[in-house]
Amino acid sequence: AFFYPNTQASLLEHILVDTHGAHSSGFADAITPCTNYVSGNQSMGRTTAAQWIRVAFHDFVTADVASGTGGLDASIGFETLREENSGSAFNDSFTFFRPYVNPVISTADILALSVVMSVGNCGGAQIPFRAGRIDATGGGAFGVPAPETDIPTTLGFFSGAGFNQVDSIGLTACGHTLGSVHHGGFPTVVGPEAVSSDNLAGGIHFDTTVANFDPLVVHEYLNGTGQRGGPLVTSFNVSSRSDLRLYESDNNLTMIALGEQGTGFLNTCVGLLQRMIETVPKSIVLSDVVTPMEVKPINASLDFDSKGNLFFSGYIRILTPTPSSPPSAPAFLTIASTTPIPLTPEPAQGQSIFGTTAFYPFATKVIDAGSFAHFSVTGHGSHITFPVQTSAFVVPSLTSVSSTSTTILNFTVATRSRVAPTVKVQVPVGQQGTLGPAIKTFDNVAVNNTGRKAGYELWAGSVDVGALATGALSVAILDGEGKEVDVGFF
Ligand code: HEM
Repeated sequence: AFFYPNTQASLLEHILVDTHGAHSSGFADAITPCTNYVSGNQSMGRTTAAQWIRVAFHDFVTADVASGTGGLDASIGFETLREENSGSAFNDSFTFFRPYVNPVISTADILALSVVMSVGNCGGAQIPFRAGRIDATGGGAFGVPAPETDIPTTLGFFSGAGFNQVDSIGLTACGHTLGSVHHGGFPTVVGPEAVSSDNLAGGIHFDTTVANFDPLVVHEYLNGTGQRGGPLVTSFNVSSRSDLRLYESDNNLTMIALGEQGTGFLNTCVGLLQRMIETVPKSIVLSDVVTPMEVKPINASLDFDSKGNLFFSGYIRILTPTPSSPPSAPAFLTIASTTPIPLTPEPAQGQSIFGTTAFYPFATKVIDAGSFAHFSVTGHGSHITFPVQTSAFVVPSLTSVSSTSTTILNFTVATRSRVAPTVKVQVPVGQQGTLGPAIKTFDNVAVNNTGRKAGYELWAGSVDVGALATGALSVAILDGEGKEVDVGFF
């Protein structure tokens, strides 16, 4: 299949942009509405959007930027039994993230993306998202501040992760605009009186708008109104007032400055939270920013029909930035230099904070694979050309996955060359100690020639994973240098 601009960016862009309606990835359902709690009863008093941000904070803050270790690496998944990681947020989040993790999307990337989406979909500004984080294979350092941690220790933890005092106060205020402190998990901060039939975990909000990423927490703290900064300011237990101690550690100068920013606070949070999610081990090079694509080919793949003809099919997604004006003009698909094919959108559209998406299905016979090196989409004021390669491809209709006691993959790849291809299969599977999957790799999978179709040799193979796949697996055809020629996700 063909992915634009590349496999990883294409799959992550799908989660970021296809949030509601047609072809949604389902990821944003967890935080829709932003008061939602996806991991249990709505009367728990918990909110998923807030949990995701807290999980990322706990993963990040134990980074040691001087030595280039830790940060956003999903090591938090191995650290859930530590006292400093009290609460259900960590396992709740990783359980929800699990099916989205695959050979090109790490748990750490999903965790970073979850912050971007909680903030961006719940009233905050858009945090630029880069991909490429690699998951840790075990727990990392200790060092998450707790409600009773003293100021030098707290600032020491933040400073190890590269955040000075002003940054730390800002980042904490940004984080504490969403969510609550719960009696269940933090009884020394919030007393049992917070528990009620519609607030079973006994959550007390940080500000009056628990599910809005807004500057209110700063103003309520400064003005002594509403939640007055929340339980970590007002706790009955003086030693649990960590936010009060932190905010007062520079005589409230930073909080006053944040208050004076008005809605500019949201941009301050973008800067701080982007730095937080981009704190990664030094060996990692993050990708370019994953941006919403206005014209995006989706599931664009070569395949054979029942008569053995070569077909090219998929969808063109057109994103119109203004949610109120869905695309109406016609669009055309041109393959190589043949006649343009008119495209008709499906009736169902998608909606997101980036605009409205319309999906134009296509399926067209490829007469001469040898001259098919690109296709183009014309319409909506643009003409965009996308490259393709046809030397080899994973055949979707001849590939299947079954999961009973173990996951079994049966695949077919097609090559124009008569030489048996090199095939690599990667599968996300469960691992000990964390709910974040590990990736199991099968190199050089044996293939057998099963005949010819439309000028291609067919090669079949199979893999018994020996475990259950937790998400999509990948089948890749590699060239002589080990470079990926084509990949399919199943
Ligand atoms: C001195 C620093 C900090 C301390 C001591 C602290 C402590 C806490 C505690 C005790 C809770 C309650 C958790 C629960 O009951 O489920 C909490 C919630 C939360 N924290 Fe912090 N925090 C700090 C900084 C931060 C930072 C920097 C962020 C993010 C940038 C953050 C994000 C959150 C969020 C979003 C929640 C709400 C979670 C929910 O509603 O489930 N915190 N924090």
